Amino acid sequence: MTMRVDAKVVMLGKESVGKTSLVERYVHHRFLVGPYQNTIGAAFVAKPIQVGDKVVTLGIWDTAGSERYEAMSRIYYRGARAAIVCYDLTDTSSFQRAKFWVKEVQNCEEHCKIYLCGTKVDLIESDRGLRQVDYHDVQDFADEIGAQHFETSSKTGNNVDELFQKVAEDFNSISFQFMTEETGQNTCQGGYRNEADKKIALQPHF
Ligand SMILES: Nc1nc2c(ncn2[C@@H]2O[C@H](COP(=O)(O)OP(=O)(O)OP(=O)(O)O)[C@@H](O)[C@H]2O)c(=O)[nH]1
Repeated sequence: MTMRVDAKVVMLGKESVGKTSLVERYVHHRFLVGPYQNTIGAAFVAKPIQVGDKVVTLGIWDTAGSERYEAMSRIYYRGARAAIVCYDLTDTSSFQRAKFWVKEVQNCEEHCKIYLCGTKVDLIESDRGLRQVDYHDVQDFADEIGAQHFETSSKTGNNVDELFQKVAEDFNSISFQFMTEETGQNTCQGGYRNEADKKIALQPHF
């Protein structure tokens, strides 16, 4: 079965920050336990989401965080309308890496909205001493770059639906804005700049 994708969303961030777990929680409502398996290349999943009286289908690309796949991850944010840039609240270096991805996206995709996502908040809730990334520091950075900021747990589901809902709502209101302000047509339709981008983005991978 094929599904029409409205908005391309890309998950970015250092390896093991929990990108795949976020997608698993959001799409399949589950948290996989067991040995950590790193993503190779990227994985794609589409999910329809209700926004008011409309349905927006998000096409989510879950990229590999390993620096080995950095060049490949760049391919996946091409034409993206939203980038969920993840960092692990218990790992300072992952926030540095998140800043790297923010710069990349800002430089290459001017129409891509950025969402900063601090993961594994359940760990902090059970032991505050584990927090290595300060909420207010990230909020200041988010304000500076005009991004939304969430702290989530894929283990408990805390704030995960809210994050993706916000992505879909923002996409919907931006495309509505284009529709009313520009030509009277929805210029964001498909979430891609042109057919070539669409073909690249929808090719099955791995
Ligand atoms: N406690 C807790 N552990 C988490 C959470 N999210 C992910 N993890 C764990 O963190 C590890 C890495 O999670 P992944 O979702 O595979 O991370 P990833 O960012 O997709 O990793 P790459 O594929 O290497 O880029 C796994 O052992 C997960 O179980 C969370 O919200 N809470």
